[in-house]
Amino acid sequence: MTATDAATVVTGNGPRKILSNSIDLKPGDFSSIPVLDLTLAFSPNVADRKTVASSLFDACTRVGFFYVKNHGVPSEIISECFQAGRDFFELSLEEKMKIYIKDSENFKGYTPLLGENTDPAGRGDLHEGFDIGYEYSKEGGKMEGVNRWPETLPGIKAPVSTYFSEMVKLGKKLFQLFALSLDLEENYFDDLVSGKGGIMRLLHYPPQTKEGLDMTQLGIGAHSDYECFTILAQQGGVEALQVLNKGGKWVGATPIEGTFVVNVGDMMARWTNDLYLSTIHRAINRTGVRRYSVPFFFGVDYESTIEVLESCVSEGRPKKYEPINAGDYIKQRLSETY
Ligand SMILES: N=C(N)NCCCC[C@H](N)C(=O)O
Ligand SMILES: O=C(O)CCC(=O)C(=O)O
Ligand SMILES: [Fe+2]
Repeated sequence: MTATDAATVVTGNGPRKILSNSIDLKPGDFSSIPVLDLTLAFSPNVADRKTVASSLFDACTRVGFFYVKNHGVPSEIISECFQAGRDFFELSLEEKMKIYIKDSENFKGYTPLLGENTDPAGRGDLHEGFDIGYEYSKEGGKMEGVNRWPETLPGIKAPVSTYFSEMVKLGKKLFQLFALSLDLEENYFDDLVSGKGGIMRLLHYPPQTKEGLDMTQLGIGAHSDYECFTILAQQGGVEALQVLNKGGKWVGATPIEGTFVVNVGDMMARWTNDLYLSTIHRAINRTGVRRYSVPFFFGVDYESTIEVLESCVSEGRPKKYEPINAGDYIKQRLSETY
């Protein structure tokens, strides 16, 4: 792929130079994950916001992963959500299985150890999870569904919901940066992202040093995410997440205090005609201590249509994908997972 391939894009107004045309595209060519400082993303000055968008363009076209710092989410809200996760996973298996994810039409609730499968050998993933989405009042179409909270631990609802709202706020901000980075109006995605599209999970990866555990087993097998992008909070000091570069090397996404890891998902890759990379990653916890993480998979509202953005189509990059409905796409992907 050449720089000109992305540098000049065809828009509704004819060919136009994309924002970051000075940056050569080097998909997958990374040995570390960039850190974006979001301070200027909150500046009243659009030129400042475009500076951040330009770094985001580089990160998305070259790596598909980046950290964000100075993101504005209060640290207590994050630590209270992690505490909720620790409390939840301490419940008995019997209690957790009362809200088994497979008993839900819309993929909400508990996934036991080995209950999710990214392993081609079919062994299942060595993590347990608790999935929630937007708090609907009734079971509905597409992905809409009520959240299923553990009856014996009502105290986790407030901190988890607060964290969810913070993620929606940050996610909307990131969508605006994505828009700027693609040379679109800053509010291009706003009407499609009410905050109803997205899933958050509490995850627990037991350490894999215990006797009897197969050391070839992964905490989560190599995969890409499904939604537009993921905002991941990792427990400090516990290495586990790894990201695959084009040389086939796994690059560690070491936790950095005060940051989230953000990665592009398959829906955004599709929307951008694969200009933005939905990069393969996995997690394995060999640290000897329990690891907790909280991914938030953010996307557009499920009734939206995802059609390749014109600004991502050029002579060197013909349109690869047909339009799809966001909810159908996610539901299909999730059905393949469980
Ligand atoms: N075990 C499997 N297959 N995991 C696949 C990755 C999880 C993706 C995530 N639930 C998402 O919605 O993006
Ligand atoms: O726990 C992590 O670090 C990554 C989780 C993840 O990749 C996922 O849930 O899709
Ligand atoms: Fe993932």
